[in-house]
Amino acid sequence: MTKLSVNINKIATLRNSRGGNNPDLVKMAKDAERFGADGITVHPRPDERHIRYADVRDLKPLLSTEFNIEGNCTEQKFIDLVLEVKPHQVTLVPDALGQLTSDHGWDTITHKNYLENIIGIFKEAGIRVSIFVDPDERMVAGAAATGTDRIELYTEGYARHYHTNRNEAIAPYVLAAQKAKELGLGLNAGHDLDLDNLQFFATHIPWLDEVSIGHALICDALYLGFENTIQLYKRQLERSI
Ligand SMILES: CC(=O)[C@@H](O)[C@H](O)COP(=O)(O)O
Ligand SMILES: NCC(=O)COP(=O)(O)O
Repeated sequence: MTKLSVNINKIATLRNSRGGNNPDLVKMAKDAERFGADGITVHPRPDERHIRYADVRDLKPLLSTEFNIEGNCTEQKFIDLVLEVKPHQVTLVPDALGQLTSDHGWDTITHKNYLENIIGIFKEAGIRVSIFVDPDERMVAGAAATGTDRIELYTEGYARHYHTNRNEAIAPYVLAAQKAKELGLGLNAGHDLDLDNLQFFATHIPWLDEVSIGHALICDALYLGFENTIQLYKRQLERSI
């Protein structure tokens, strides 16, 4: 079954808004695991506006599920952090400095040499590597040539068009996912997945290894409670089998 990795960036954003330690990020990460999350995702950014580098160090020894660190590997600070913490997975995202949130995948053809080199460094350290890509078969083929273990399909486009025409919205993702499967790449997906659009996505791509979900899940938890929300997301993935 597709694994659910809960992205806890937004919990850190809330904590940082007042200083102090409320909500307690580490406790909430451990509670997320207790409530059924299969993994925890963090996406530290250079300005540390949500997850701080220190949070990443604090979390690693306390987590019992898969730890996924996402971020911009052109920052040496990010590379050093990942190599020090050694998560189960690193997801390389081509963010620009100061970007509000991730908004595009890698051009895996233009940046092939760079990616090949950096992926080799993380793999040498025993860390599984995933790279963030748009649903474009050419970019998936380019990703396979870099030596990455997995790709993460950037799902904002799917989420945006889901309510207009969900069959059209998912079509490029199915093609990209089929290409990934054909080339032996593991497959993750994320960005703006939610309780409405998740099941349809996972049903159409049943070989999906993992989804990472943060913004919508934390918003839902305000109404539905954290434990209940995680269970509801898990149920969407179970129903898609
Ligand atoms: C790669 C990706 O889509 C997510 O990691 C997203 O960037 C989450 O970051 P924010 O919580 O800062 O939007
Ligand atoms: N990799 C995507 C992620 O971690 C969460 O994205 P979002 O659900 O906050 O849009």
